[in-house]
Amino acid sequence: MNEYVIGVDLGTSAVKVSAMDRDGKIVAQQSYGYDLHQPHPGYSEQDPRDWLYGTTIAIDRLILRDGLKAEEIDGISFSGQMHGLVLLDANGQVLRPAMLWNDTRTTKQCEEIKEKLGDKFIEITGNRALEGFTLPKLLWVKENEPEIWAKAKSFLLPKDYVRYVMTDKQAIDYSDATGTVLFDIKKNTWSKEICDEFGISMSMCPPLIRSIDEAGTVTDSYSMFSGLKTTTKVFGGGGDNACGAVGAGILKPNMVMSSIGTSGVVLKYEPDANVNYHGALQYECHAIPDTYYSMGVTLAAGHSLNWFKHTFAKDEDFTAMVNRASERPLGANGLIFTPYLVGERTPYADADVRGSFIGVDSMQNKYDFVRSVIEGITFSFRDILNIYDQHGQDFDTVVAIGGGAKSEFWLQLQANIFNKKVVSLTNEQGPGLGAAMLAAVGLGWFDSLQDCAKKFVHFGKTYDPQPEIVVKYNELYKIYHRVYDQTKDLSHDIMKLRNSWD
Ligand SMILES: Nc1ncnc2c1ncn2[C@@H]1O[C@H](COP(=O)(O)OP(=O)(O)O)[C@@H](O)[C@H]1O
Ligand SMILES: O=C(CO)[C@@H](O)[C@H](O)COP(=O)(O)O
Repeated sequence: MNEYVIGVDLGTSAVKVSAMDRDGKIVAQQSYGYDLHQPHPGYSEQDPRDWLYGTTIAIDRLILRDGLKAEEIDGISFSGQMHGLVLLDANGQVLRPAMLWNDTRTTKQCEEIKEKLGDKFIEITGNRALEGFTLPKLLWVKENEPEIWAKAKSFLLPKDYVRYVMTDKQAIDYSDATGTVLFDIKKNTWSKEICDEFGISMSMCPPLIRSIDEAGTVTDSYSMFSGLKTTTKVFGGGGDNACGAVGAGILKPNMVMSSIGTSGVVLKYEPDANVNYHGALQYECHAIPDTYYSMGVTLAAGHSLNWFKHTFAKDEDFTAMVNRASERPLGANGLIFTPYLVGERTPYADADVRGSFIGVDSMQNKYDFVRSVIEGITFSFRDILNIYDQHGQDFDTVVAIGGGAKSEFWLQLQANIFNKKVVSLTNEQGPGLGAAMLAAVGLGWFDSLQDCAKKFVHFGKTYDPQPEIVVKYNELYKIYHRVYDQTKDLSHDIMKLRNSWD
């Protein structure tokens, strides 16, 4: 009999499920897309039931279309978009649409947190209070939707909600718990001090589990709904960046990961909780037990390209559009794009800044615009790499994952803009692969994630920086880097005006 694990990658644009065998071979993959709702500036929501249906349909297709036998699926685990607030009532029913990681309506609540706890907040949580995180979202609901707050009995993060429906057990894993900023990173538990300070009952915080821990088995009702067997074990899983790092083999400090998904991430493995970036970078528990990672986040990385395609090139596919952009000259005929479409997180924690195209010229065509979007996103990663430089952190290899890593042109561009060696995976599904690895280790197929990585993680092509192009991008980056300071006041004034018209 065959034995498989399934990694569920609950992304922002779609859920992707990958079935893997004991040799780390991907035997089948399916995905299912869902919508993002942005009813007002700064709002970003999804319906948790869309995640559930999407995941169930994708798993169903593994069984019905790809011929996977349900009894051969030994374990399932998850990688989930982080921070999103799923609020539940006493019966475990969803009370309102989930407020996502890129929802930035909570600036007021973040300011209150800073005023009340100042640097102590960073000491406890390892992070600044930023709009995308879960605690400010809880406070927003408490303040703005008191009738919903009165019914709220617990909260979960996106992948934990799907796991809860599968197993009927509520839990949050440590890697995602840090991203709530209700978690004490040194004591490794929910922070009573923060809960007390902000009037959040500790009973709202679900039990904590490790990413490789068994959270339960598939319930009878989910088995009927999905076609899975009740013998399939369900493991904790982790935040998508922790899982991406596991799937990308970022298991030691000399490597970093770059991820171009809806968001963009530069992530570094950290062996303990003591490195202090003073909140300039996020600090999170890893999915590898008792280790950590730091990261900087571009809120709209793939999202910027997706927005451009959706708005101006709807009928083209990504590959064709990006290939045509690669034929345009370096620097897109003088066009520079900043990717602040939904505000920004790193290095500028600014919910109200918005993106710009600088240098629009009548000799540019649509593909210059696509090229400048791709270059601008990659420059924003360089802004994050600068923070690591400033803290004396050195590394030689960047492992690239996410939808953006499907493009060879973009991989080479990353090497040239970062001036580092960039390595791809043979399959760009880093987070899904990481999730499957958590199930494989949870089942006892391997003693550790490091052992599992030897079988499951396969590096692909290496892209070396090209010195003459590096020099040109260095010059262009210097101009890119000035755009934020020179446009932020304009952005803020426009935002004020929009809000006054709303
Ligand atoms: N062929 C491609 N070439 C370059 N970029 C791509 C390609 N396909 C998708 N992308 C980018 O990847 C993004 C989706 O990445 P993904 O990792 O699947 O996101 P998420 O996990 O947030 O759902 C798209 O929004 C798009 O910007
Ligand atoms: O907010 C963060 C990390 O802090 C994001 O990275 C989300 O976790 C979304 O991930 P993708 O859907 O882009 O993979």
